Amino acid sequence: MIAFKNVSKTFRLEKREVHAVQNVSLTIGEGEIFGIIGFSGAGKSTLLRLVNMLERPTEGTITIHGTDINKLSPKELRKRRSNIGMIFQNFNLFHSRTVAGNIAYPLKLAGWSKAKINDRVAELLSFVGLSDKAKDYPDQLSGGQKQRVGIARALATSPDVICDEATSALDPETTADILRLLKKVNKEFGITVLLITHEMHVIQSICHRVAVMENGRVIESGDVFEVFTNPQHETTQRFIQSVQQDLPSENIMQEWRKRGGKKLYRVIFKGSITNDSVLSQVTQKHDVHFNIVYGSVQELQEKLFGNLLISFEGDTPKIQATISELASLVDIREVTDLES
Ligand SMILES: Nc1ncnc2c1ncn2[C@@H]1O[C@H](COP(=O)(O)OP(=O)(O)OP(=O)(O)O)[C@@H](O)[C@H]1O
Repeated sequence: MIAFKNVSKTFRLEKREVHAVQNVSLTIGEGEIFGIIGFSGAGKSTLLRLVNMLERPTEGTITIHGTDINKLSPKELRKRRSNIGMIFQNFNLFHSRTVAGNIAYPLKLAGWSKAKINDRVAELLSFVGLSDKAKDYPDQLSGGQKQRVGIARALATSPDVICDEATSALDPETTADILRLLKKVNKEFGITVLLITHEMHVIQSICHRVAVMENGRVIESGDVFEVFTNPQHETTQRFIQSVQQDLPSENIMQEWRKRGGKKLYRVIFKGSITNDSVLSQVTQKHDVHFNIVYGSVQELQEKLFGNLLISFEGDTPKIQATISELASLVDIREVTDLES
């Protein structure tokens, strides 16, 4: 478990102070994939550097597996650091070492015997699907393969893994591939993964919990399903919109208005109710018709999440009765932000 309690990090420059991390309290549970998302400059990298002990907090405490890391001696700190596997955005491989040599490196530092190192490297190469590349050099590999080496190296001695924008240098298909591999790392070995990203789809595809950072602070955090389906903060909403496209384009809306478009309502279904025919049952009961204008149903953390824009046709009192009844079953609200 990794716990931050009221952690702040201030960089003191010649003429000013930078409050890179401000009063952050977070708990990352054993065996979970925890994502930290934020725009550039939000403080994500600094938070990561505090976990791998490359920076010391100005205030507050960070506990890893019950040990307050501020209280460690330099020697203990080095040992602890070797227990945290780091996966880098730009891979950070030794170009003069082979793939096997890169993976063996942390094991050598940890004093493992040659025989044990060979076995472990073979096991890790097989896990990341690169057994045939053991003798190749990093420059002979694709970006995705390099990141697989990075993941194998991070796993070599580590009970915890942290990732610094692990997929931001990769194309979408390779990104999906690496995210699947990280998920497998977490599932098969129960390894805790802490990752930072500025891409919401990374959070959406593999994280269990998420914290959103802005100006050094955590502005929102929680279970990914909850945060996605009920974002509280405007910045969180912006991140979610980047993967959800819950608003049609202005052209579509103009067309809709031109054709005498009615009032629009956003209806949000969460979990099992998504499978029920709630909309058709309630509208039929009140003798109202509905029209789905835009929307999607997605899977998030193995649960369904529907986000639809609909309009109603029928007598106004009947529409009101329909909306009232729907409001007791799902989230429904009139959409005003699209109206000209
Ligand atoms: N060593 C440092 N000295 C001074 N200021 C720093 C230092 N490291 C980071 N900062 C500042 O702290 C703030 C947070 O930076 P940080 O790199 O943690 O953000 P980030 O969310 O990781 O951004 P990015 O996504 O661009 O990497 C920024 O204003 C940055 O300029």
